[in-house]
Amino acid sequence: YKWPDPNFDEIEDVYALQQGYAARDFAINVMPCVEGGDGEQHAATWLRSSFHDFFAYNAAEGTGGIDASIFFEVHMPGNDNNLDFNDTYINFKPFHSTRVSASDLVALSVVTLHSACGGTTKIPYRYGRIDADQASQFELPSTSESIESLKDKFAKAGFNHTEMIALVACGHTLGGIHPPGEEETEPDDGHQGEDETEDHDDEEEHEEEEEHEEEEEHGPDHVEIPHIVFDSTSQTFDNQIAIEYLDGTTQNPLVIGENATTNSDLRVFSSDGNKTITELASSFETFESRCSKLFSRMIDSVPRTVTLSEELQVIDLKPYVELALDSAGQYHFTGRVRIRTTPGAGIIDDLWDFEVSIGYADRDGVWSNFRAPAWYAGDAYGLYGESFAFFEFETLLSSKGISKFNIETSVPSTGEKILYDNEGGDYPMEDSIIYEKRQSCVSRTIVNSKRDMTVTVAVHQNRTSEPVMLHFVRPEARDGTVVPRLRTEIIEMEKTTQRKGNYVIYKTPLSLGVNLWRTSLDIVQRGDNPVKLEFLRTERCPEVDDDDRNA
Ligand code: HEM
Repeated sequence: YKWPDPNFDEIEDVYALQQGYAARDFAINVMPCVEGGDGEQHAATWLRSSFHDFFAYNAAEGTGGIDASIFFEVHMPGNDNNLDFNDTYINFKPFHSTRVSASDLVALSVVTLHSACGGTTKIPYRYGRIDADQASQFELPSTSESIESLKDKFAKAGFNHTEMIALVACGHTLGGIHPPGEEETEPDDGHQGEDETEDHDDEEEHEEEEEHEEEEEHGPDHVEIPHIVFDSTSQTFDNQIAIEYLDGTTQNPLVIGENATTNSDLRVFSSDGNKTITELASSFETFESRCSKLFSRMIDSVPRTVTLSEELQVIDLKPYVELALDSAGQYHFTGRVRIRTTPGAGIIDDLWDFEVSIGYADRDGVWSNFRAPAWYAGDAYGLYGESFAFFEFETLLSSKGISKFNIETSVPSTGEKILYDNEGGDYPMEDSIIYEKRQSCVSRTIVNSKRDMTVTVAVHQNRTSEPVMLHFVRPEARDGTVVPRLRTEIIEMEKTTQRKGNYVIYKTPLSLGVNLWRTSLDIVQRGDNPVKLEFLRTERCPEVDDDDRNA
């Protein structure tokens, strides 16, 4: 692994840093696996969304499969205007970008919820899926279908009779049915994801905002009625679904329903004389390992035109750095080093006997004698017991800037030191164009249904002859789906008369949709020494606290 790796770093972060300090928090809606305050068990919804996305797979033709087309299909028969699937995308939205497709998030959701709900056999995660831009043509399984017809449909998707029985049991270990009577409100015109009417100071926290978005898409009258669950441990990934089916205690509404026509789980489980379901009931381990394999095949069912990556392996040591200029034009070099601490696989034995420091070289490549010490700041957690420690540093640089850095770890008690130099080339650092993150934040205030941001960069005075271009990824609401289209706008940045030390400030004002502000941008300058600051993520401005406001 050589840092930075544009095609890998973002997905690796989303995958690895599921919870904890400086985490990306993809797992936030499924850890714990239980029903949330909104009455929805997101883990179950995510799994069902993924299954329905997958089910358009045509194994023989190599079409369909996991491509996020589900988010165009919420109104099709079998999905029945199930707006929970929209909620699934709303959970994913903060992670969807030009670097991480919605369909890679659908696949990741299965791995994440599996781990969150107690699954222990690691499902390998591969990425590289490409999103569909329309609904697929296919039929979902229905509870009133004959077993032959169900077998045909699963066979088309590449799963034989035994695999079908197991996959249904693996799926229905979570969640249940929403009884009739629950009203799913129809969204107005499918033009979702953006609120045009609000005009107020929006100061919600991350999660509250998600809820707020959900409300917009459901309408305020949406009421969730509790599940009728498939087994007595509907919030745990286990084989209770099979055990209870066999011992006669099952309350599974698709087994004991009054209308035999719609008892599809009974029809499926009994269709081989209970052979498969008996195997699954025999031990948690059998259930576990078979479900992991089947889920793995399900999420890796992708169109023939897609090439998936190798299994994602988390990185042992990864830097996250920033360069900022203060008003006097002095460089502040700050950041974090993430170090893997997973028991048995990490590179730290004892956090309290471990030190990290950063060395750096100036613009001319001359190394400083000083190494900036980094201090332990907190832990983050991944899936299946993965863990990381973050070390943070902050230092001022000389007026000669920076071109590269390295990272040294040491164990004081033994004197052992390891120098990480990015596979020999050191970690590159750009100082000729600096992204002014704080000045570029997205306003919390909504004016005329928009949020403003002013992309601001500082360009070294020796570099101002070539134009500085902003490649801004604008998420656009579109009809028929909650998933915005990500369209890149290329804009020449305006050179201002403002300066900071040896730097000239460039700006581009932008106006963003209320709920369409989470995105990314690149800053590009061509010429003899091209510069590209890639995948800078937009951030909301810090909240003004009451003391400041009252002052
Ligand atoms: C014969 C094939 C299948 C049929 C007929 C079927 C049917 C259903 C039905 C009617 C519901 C209740 C939906 C609701 O009321 O909200 C449901 C829920 C669910 N299904 Fe299936 N299903 C099948 C296969 C699968 C498979 C293969 C998976 C996953 C691998 C799966 C995962 C789920 C999950 C997790 C839920 C619970 C959703 C929640 O609690 O919100 N299903 N299924």
